[in-house]
Amino acid sequence: MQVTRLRLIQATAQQVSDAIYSAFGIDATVVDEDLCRIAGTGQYKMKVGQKISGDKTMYRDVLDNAKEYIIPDVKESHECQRCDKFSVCPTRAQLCCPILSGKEVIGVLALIAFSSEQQREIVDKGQQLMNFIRKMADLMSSKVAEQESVKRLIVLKKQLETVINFIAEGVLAVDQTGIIISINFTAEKMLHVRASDILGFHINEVLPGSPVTEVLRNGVGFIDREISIWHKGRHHHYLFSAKPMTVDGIVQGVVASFRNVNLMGNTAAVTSRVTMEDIRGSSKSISAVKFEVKKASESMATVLIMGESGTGKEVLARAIHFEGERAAQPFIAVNCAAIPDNLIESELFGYDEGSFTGARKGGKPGKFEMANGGTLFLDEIGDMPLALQAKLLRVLQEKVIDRLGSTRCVPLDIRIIAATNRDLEYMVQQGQFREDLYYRLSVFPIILPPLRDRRDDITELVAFFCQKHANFYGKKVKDISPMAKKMLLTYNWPGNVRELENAMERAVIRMTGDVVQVEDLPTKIVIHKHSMPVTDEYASIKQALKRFENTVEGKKQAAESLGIGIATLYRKIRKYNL
Ligand SMILES: Nc1ncnc2c1ncn2[C@@H]1O[C@H](COP(=O)(O)OP(=O)(O)OP(=O)(O)O)[C@@H](O)[C@H]1O
Repeated sequence: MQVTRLRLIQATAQQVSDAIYSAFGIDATVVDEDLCRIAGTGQYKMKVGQKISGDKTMYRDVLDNAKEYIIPDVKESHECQRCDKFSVCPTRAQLCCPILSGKEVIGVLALIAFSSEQQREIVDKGQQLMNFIRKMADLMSSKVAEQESVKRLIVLKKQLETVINFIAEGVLAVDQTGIIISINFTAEKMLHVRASDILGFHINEVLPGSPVTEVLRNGVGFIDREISIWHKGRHHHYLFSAKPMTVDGIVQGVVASFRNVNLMGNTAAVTSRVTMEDIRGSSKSISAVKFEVKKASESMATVLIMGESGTGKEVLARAIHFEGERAAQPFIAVNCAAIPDNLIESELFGYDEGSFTGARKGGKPGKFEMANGGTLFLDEIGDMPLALQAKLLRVLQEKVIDRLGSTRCVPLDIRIIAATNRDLEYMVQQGQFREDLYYRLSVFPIILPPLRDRRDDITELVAFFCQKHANFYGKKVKDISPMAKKMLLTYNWPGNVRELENAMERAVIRMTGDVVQVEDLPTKIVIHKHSMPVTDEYASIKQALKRFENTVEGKKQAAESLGIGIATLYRKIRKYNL
């Protein structure tokens, strides 16, 4: 049976009836749209929950026609004479008022006189009483509306919970003060916490060092930032994304999602597919690189990609894998710089059960085994400890591995792609990198030039990242102002493509119209040495000085935010007399 809307507020209806009886000494009753009595005083109290029979009752009339009735004498009333129960009706007088929800009648509130005193009250104060019970009927209908919106919110909350619990990534949300208001199952598992233990706590108490408070402060979100968080006595590496929740332009909270980077290499490494089309740019040098990538993908040779940080080495490695014959096999990425030396061996080669204290039951396969049949991408190979370089060389030569604590050898059929932003040749000369390993790895070397040496790619990359982030943030980017374009084209991009992508993401978030303006760009791009217009420089420095404290430390922070040295900042302060 469907619950009628009035039944949602049965307790309130009873309170209203009792209040009417106490105030006027007249019995009251409330009937819902199914003609079921949901509240009543006096003899009606016993009949709550019972249905009123008969098709021609006054209640039916009120429900159908939304009419109010004041009946001072039932026996003389035409309306009452039409009623099925007229001959047995014990009532002397009565007042009926529809309970409305908009234009719809959802019930009836009635005052009933059984005694001659009660009848006299109705005769004397009929209109006055009607005004009063109309207000009581309004009160009940607003209570119904309130209950219904609470119910809608509960359903919405349930739907949202189902969605976030369905997601394989950890998700948590905080309010505008940083208090955790929601967390999904995956996040509970990843953080080894129960929702009930952390809901209501500040994010910094649960995940000190998480970038969530930073997003609350500046209202700028980000995607896939690799971060390390101290939690439950150890560092956890996550690929973290965060987005501010804004209402009328004011940050009301932040929702964050994160996945394990898995000590080395991230889980995205296993899934995210990249092809030649994803390598953007058409400058001469990137075209030559793409040609090399294509050739490398057609062979099984070990590839060594060299380039500064953020130039796109991992993008190339994935393209080589996914364009090649092994595209359907795993691509496993390992960041050799991100794992402590004492863990790197077990992460790479795996271990057998009981091989050391704390070893997992059943052992654990290493990245080599996980990549078997596919590609192992050894990022930041220059950071691999010397002792391990020897073991890696042996694996590459013998094409077998043995887990720690095991005598069993696993044959390997694996393609290796290594990458580095360090000068390996120089490291070899310094005795920091094994010469034999260097030669073994650099069978097919690819050099990825920094962005400042392929400026022809900037325009295309800017347009690409603008579009990508505009889609993500649901914004529209029509153009980039000529001045902003000039800044982007003349900046030196020490952080390469990654820095450019971050700058464009930030610009998309900050922009208010549909054209990216200079003020949407990071300060250090706007005031870089060569192209900085003097007026902008003055304004930016003034703004940065205002933002930080007037102390030596504050000046240091200001210089850092401007991307200039502290000495330069002091020079500029003198120059502009600030
Ligand atoms: N040619 C490109 N086209 C499109 N996106 C690119 C290109 N090059 C780099 N990117 C993007 O720039 C960011 C950095 O790229 P990537 O991680 O491959 O650089 P990297 O050289 O491996 O950096 P690191 O040395 O720090 O590991 C990524 O978001 C990547 O998608």
